[in-house]
Amino acid sequence: MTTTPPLSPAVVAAYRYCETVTGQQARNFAWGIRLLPAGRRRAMSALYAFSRRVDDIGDGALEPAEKEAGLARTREVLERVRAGEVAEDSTDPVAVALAHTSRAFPVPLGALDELIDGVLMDVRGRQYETWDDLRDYCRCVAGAIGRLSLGVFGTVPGVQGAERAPEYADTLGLALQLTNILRDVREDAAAGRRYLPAEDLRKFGWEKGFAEGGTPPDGADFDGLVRFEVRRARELFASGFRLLPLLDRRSAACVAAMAGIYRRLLDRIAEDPAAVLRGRVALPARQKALVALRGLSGTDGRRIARTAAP
Ligand SMILES: CC(C)=CCC/C(C)=C/CC/C(C)=C/COP(=O)(O)OP(=O)(O)O
Repeated sequence: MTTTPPLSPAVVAAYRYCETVTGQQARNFAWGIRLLPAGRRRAMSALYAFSRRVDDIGDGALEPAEKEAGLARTREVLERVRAGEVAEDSTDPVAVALAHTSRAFPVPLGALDELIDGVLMDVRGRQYETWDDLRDYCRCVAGAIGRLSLGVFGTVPGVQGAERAPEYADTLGLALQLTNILRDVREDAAAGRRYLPAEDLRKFGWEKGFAEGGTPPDGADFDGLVRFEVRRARELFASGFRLLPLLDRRSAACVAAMAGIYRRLLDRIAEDPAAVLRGRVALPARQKALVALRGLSGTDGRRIARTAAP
């Protein structure tokens, strides 16, 4: 049996900082992350805090050139982590925690480069013509997070089908991101961002008007458009949930809670598509807690795994 060396006070403090960021900002994902044993929970919080930093640069109020410079700086931090050049007494707790995580778990750090690439697409105002185009973006900003998380979770030793785990983790990330895009359609439109594929908008009579306030033009079938994307997201969930039987109980609970909360969000959007134009659709804390509890008891995980696509 191998023993893990105790963490130095500097690393403990760095992880504590990342756990605080996660507790305060991961309104949905924190429910799942809390279900993990301490080592994996700390590692997930380091990945979350780094990803939050990248995302905040993209979403912030800076000019595009300043955002690009900020992203270049996060890329340098990543390079230093990769090169083993981050000292434990560095003043950047996120770098210290990420460096420790990358030594303790086989996380594919290149996925964080993909995340930066995806946020750069946002900064450069990229729009998407087809689902294939949008999927490339979603792979960078969310599929990559799924593959990184898998590095922390690992798979059950000897489990059949483990080689497909990265593909399923990636697909689950796509499902979450498409749900996120539907939920935030109004907020993104107000910020001049349009993610939904232009060919889908045209199909539902929405050729113009997204950037101007985000309300659908007369004659557009908004409900039809949302339901079309909901169907796509449900297929992605069904496919991505094939990851669950490959994980141990605590990691499966974490994924079932994270994805379960988002899947319920998607159900809400499907019931009332216009709700996303009125405000941000969210689940009450009580319901998130219930999903997390079900994840831990395995009931949701087993049920979801049974309904996962063959
Ligand atoms: C295997 C596995 C764990 C797969 C899932 C991968 C994953 C967590 C992807 C994140 C994608 C996503 C919707 C981020 C939004 O974060 P946000 O902070 O904007 O979310 P919020 O607004 O809902 O709080």
